[in-house]
Amino acid sequence: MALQGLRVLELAGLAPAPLCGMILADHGARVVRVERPASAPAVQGRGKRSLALDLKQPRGAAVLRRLCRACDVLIEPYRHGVMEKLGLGPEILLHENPELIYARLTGFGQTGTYAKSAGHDINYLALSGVLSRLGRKDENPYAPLNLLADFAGGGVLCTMGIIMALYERTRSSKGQVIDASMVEGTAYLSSFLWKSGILGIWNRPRGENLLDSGAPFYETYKTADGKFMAVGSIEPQFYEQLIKGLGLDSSKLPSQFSISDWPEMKKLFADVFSQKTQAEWCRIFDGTDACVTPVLSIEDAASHLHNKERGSFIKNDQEEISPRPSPLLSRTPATPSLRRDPYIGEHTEEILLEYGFTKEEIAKLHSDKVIEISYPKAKL
Ligand SMILES: C[C@H](CCC[C@H](C)C(=O)SCCNC(=O)CCNC(=O)[C@H](O)C(C)(C)COP(=O)(O)OP(=O)(O)OC[C@H]1O[C@@H](n2cnc3c(N)ncnc32)[C@H](O)[C@@H]1OP(=O)(O)O)[C@H]1CC[C@H]2[C@@H]3[C@H](O)C[C@@H]4C[C@H](O)CC[C@]4(C)[C@H]3C[C@H](O)[C@]12C
Repeated sequence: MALQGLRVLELAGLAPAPLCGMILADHGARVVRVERPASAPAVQGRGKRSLALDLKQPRGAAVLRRLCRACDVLIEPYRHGVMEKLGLGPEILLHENPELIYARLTGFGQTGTYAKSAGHDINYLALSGVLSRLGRKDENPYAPLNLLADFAGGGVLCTMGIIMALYERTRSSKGQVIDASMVEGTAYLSSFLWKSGILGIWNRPRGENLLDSGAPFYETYKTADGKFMAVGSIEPQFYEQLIKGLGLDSSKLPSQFSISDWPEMKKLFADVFSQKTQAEWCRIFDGTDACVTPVLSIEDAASHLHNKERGSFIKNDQEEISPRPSPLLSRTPATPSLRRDPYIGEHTEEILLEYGFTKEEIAKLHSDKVIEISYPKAKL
């Protein structure tokens, strides 16, 4: 795999950092998740090993420093200043390992008025300006779960920063600090909002534009069985196929881009879609260029024919279904672990031995509660 053997330490965070670590693990990196002893079980732990280490104890911080001297990437998900307080700031760790990629994944970044403030996805999305464009006409802006800031602008862009720094290191043999701010990451991936002004597709109030639920041909519609169809027939040649599939006569309808007629067109489309089940609409639109697809539930997506044909979802040894890594690399594809996520501290001993700690050192750290060792529950 592309990242085979890369050594990564992921300090336990809430959502963005675990995704970053999982992407690296899926592509072959040896990711160690450093957890607070007796903390809540993590999610997105696929392919990782768990080390339970109390960083608040000086000897715990010393253990992490020693691990960082022998690893390629450190991912830290805490607000600005926490690592410095622990004596684990970039100056120290990069001095001891000049090749270290020190990724700092935060909401507001390492500087600025909010740098030390708590926050969550919705706060970062709001500060980026993007949240102001999300939501239907006459409704409050709404955050699409915690996908845009936490994961897209946070976990994914931080991963991209790590890969770029690793690539640069092949030339310079030097590491560096990555300041991954979710506010900036969200804005950056949404550059289209800023750079598409000349297209005139955002110049109306929220919820009245082409792509923000204003247009009848870029919308979801309820079907007779209470499910939904997604319509994205933007181009005239695709729109014509939508009209045909709906059994309407375009010569008797307003022009597609007659914005003042969009509300009425929406009502007409909603009425037509409500007359058939989702399966019936799929039989009409599947295989056409009408850009009409079923809105699949999280549970149903894995079993949809197209997704099954591509193996887009995988099942682990606990029968848990989750998305397969993407994108697919032709020669060195990711082969994600199908084992369950690790228990907290499940691999503490194994990891410390691997990084050169002696059994006596480990026993002392354990008896002094600097580390926690937990063994998988035996299967009865
Ligand atoms: C599933 C829910 C989360 C959904 C995603 C959510 C929508 C997000 O947006 S996540 C993104 C959050 N933001 C960031 O990641 C940006 C950067 N990080 C931060 O800004 C902050 O970390 C923070 C604001 C997220 C949290 O601030 P906090 O003060 O808690 O922490 P920090 O200031 O960063 O300092 C860390 C301190 O921890 C010490 N530390 C770290 N590692 C160790 C270690 N190994 N050993 C010892 N000590 C360690 C470090 O020294 C710092 O100490 P100091 O503060 O003294 O300096 C989930 C959201 C909420 C969850 C629920 C909640 O937590 C309550 C329950 C808890 C229970 O345990 C489990 C069930 C919960 C219901 C829990 C369930 C889910 O996880 C949540 C709902």
